[in-house]
Amino acid sequence: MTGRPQPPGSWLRGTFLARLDTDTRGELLRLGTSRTISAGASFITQGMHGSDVFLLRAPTGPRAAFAKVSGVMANGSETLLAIRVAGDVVGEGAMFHADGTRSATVTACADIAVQSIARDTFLGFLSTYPKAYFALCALISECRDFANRRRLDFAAYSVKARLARVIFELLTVHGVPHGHGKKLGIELSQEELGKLVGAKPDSARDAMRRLRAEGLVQVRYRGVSAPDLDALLAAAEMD
Ligand SMILES: Nc1ncnc2c1ncn2[C@@H]1O[C@@H]2COP(=O)(O)O[C@H]2[C@H]1O
Repeated sequence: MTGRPQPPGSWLRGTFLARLDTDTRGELLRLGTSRTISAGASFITQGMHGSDVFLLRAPTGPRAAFAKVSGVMANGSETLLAIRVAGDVVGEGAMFHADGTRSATVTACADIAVQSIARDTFLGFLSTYPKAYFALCALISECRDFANRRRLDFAAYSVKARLARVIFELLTVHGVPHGHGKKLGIELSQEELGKLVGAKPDSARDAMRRLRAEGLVQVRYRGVSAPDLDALLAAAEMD
């Protein structure tokens, strides 16, 4: 659960665009076409075929640009797999899959500009800029590590500790300074946080109530903050 290096320029740290040097990033940003996706709209659908890769660009409204990656099971149950923010790339999965099937659904959580790049164009870019290819590999590997941690947490910890652990990790990666602690720069409901750790809505609400009662997290209209990250980490490691 360590922090990521500070980004060059204005791209959020740890994102694909932040990992590229200025020239390479400039080349990438020239590719494809840009469009706005409205909050709540899905632009990648699980199970569908697709070949474009999408770069999440700037917000087109006041809210931070981010998107949810979710998976839906045949029985209708939905799990939140990951959060992607401006500067990240999504849709690279189908580019590598032999049959081009989308592995998950990606939904905009705020009005965001998205740049879609055709598969062959993106592959051409990666072969011209090997450092970008390695940056993409590192990102995919980190996504796998995040997913593995959720799976390990599920086997080892209570809902309360799982929530403390994922909130700590999200604050470490996406948090902005807030008093002596940090605030999540993206808006996630308690139910969505619960879905990230495989908790049912009632259990997630109950566990969040306990974290709030212990003063470990504060929740204000989908904004989650932690006044003391060390205390949250201690709660995240005990169960
Ligand atoms: N566990 C995950 N973590 C982060 N991103 C994911 C995860 N699973 C799927 N995705 C993204 O969601 C996209 C769904 O379509 P693709 O399979 O083309 O590419 C996938 C990735 O970009």
